[in-house]
Parts: sequence; structure tokens; C-alpha cells
Amino acid sequence: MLEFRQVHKAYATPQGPLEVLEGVDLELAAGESLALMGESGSGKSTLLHLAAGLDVPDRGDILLDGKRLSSLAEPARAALRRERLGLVFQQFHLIPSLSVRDNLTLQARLAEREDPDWTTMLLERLGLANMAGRYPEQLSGGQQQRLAIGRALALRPALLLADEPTGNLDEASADSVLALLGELVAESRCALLMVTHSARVAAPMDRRLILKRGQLCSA
Ligand SMILES: Nc1ncnc2c1ncn2[C@@H]1O[C@H](COP(=O)(O)OP(=O)(O)OP(=O)(O)O)[C@@H](O)[C@H]1O
Repeated sequence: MLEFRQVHKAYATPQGPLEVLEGVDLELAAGESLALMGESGSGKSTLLHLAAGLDVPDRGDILLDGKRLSSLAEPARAALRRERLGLVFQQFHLIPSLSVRDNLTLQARLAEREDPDWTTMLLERLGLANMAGRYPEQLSGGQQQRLAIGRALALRPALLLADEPTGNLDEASADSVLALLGELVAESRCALLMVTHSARVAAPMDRRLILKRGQLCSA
């Protein structure tokens, strides 16, 4: 469902171009889970942003459901993103003026695809059912993280892209939230591409790859 073919990406810096991805090949099947690992600065977030169509490669192709993301204009990429992807990034980007429930369901309502049973199940599983009327600032960091995960799953995406959103959580709570994410993804049968530094989080996933010197290799 997601394919990278010889993807190259460099950033312009005062010292000249910084080559981050140098011929990345990747295939992710529907429903498959993949842990993306690698040292800080190795290009994991860059790869995830490209997969989300938030940025485009310098060379190479990225295909989502057989559509060439890299040659679509931004409005078409945004439409595909809304339709098919769930995103969980390091910043939660919750809307302060909306309640927990409304943050979770906003996109689904805009797309007229709200599923009240799924929403209720997500709120319960994420431990947010008794605070659905609260606002983001009234939640702890871990609760905000769980809400960001719920929001990404509310539209039942075909692919969830997650940049390990551990925030300032201690290791034990981060691991338990990420384990819950893994369960919800499996139940909704969506594919998962997750950046993680934790071997424990990566262990149950179908595959583990490491980004090293601009290329992907097996962990
Ligand atoms: N917009 C940008 N302009 C210039 N350099 C950038 C830009 N974005 C990222 N970089 C550089 O590209 C490299 C890869 O960054 P990226 O954020 O993809 O790494 P990462 O593996 O996700 O790192 P971390 O694990 O620390 O989050 C880093 O050296 C970073 O400094």
C-alpha cells in the first residue's frame, strides 16, 4: 500500500546540501506493521514526512495505494492524507478550544464519516471516556498523547504514521501507551509505520528496519 522507490532527499544548509535519504526502497503491505529505527538525525522524521506527503522527494517515487504521491500537487496530497492516513507526531497539535470528544471526532465529522460506536470504543480504550467533555489543557501529558492517537484512528485510516510520541512520559507509561496503540492498530487492521527508539516497542511489530547513512537495512 506504501512504496518508496529509490527515494532521495537532501536539505540545503549553509555548508551545502545535506543528503539525508540516499536511495531508500521500502514496501509496506496493507495491515503490516513496521518499526523504523536509527540514530538521532538519521532521517526517520524526514522519511515519515515524505510518506505523509507533507514534503516531496528530490528524486525517486513514493506510491500510496498505487498513486504517485510525489507527483501530486499539495491539495491532492492533502485529500489523500485526509482520506487514507492517520498521523501521530511528536507535537500533539490538539485544538485548545475543542473538548476531548470534539478533538477526536473533528476530522471524521468534517468528512461526514463519524462512527459513534467506534468513537465511544476509542474513548474507553484510551482511558478518556470520563473526561470526554474536558479541554486539552485539563489533561495530563499522557492523556493528551492518547487523545492524539485516538484522533489519528478516528477516521479508520488505512495507514497510521507515528513518530514515537513519547513526549515527556517516563519509559513505563510511554511503553504502555505505545502497546495500546499497537493493539488498536491491529484491531482496525490498518498498516503502521512507527519511528521508535525502543527495542521493546519494536519487538512485536511485523518488521524492523534501521535507517543508516541514508539507506534502510534490516535490524
Ligand atoms: N528543514 C531542514 N533543513 C535542514 N536540515 C534539516 C531539516 N530538517 C531536518 N534536517 C536535518 O536532516 C537530518 C535528518 O533529520 P530528521 O529529523 O529526519 O532525523 P531523525 O532521525 O528523525 O532524528 P531524531 O531521532 O533526532 O528525531 C538531521 O541532520 C537534521 O538536522
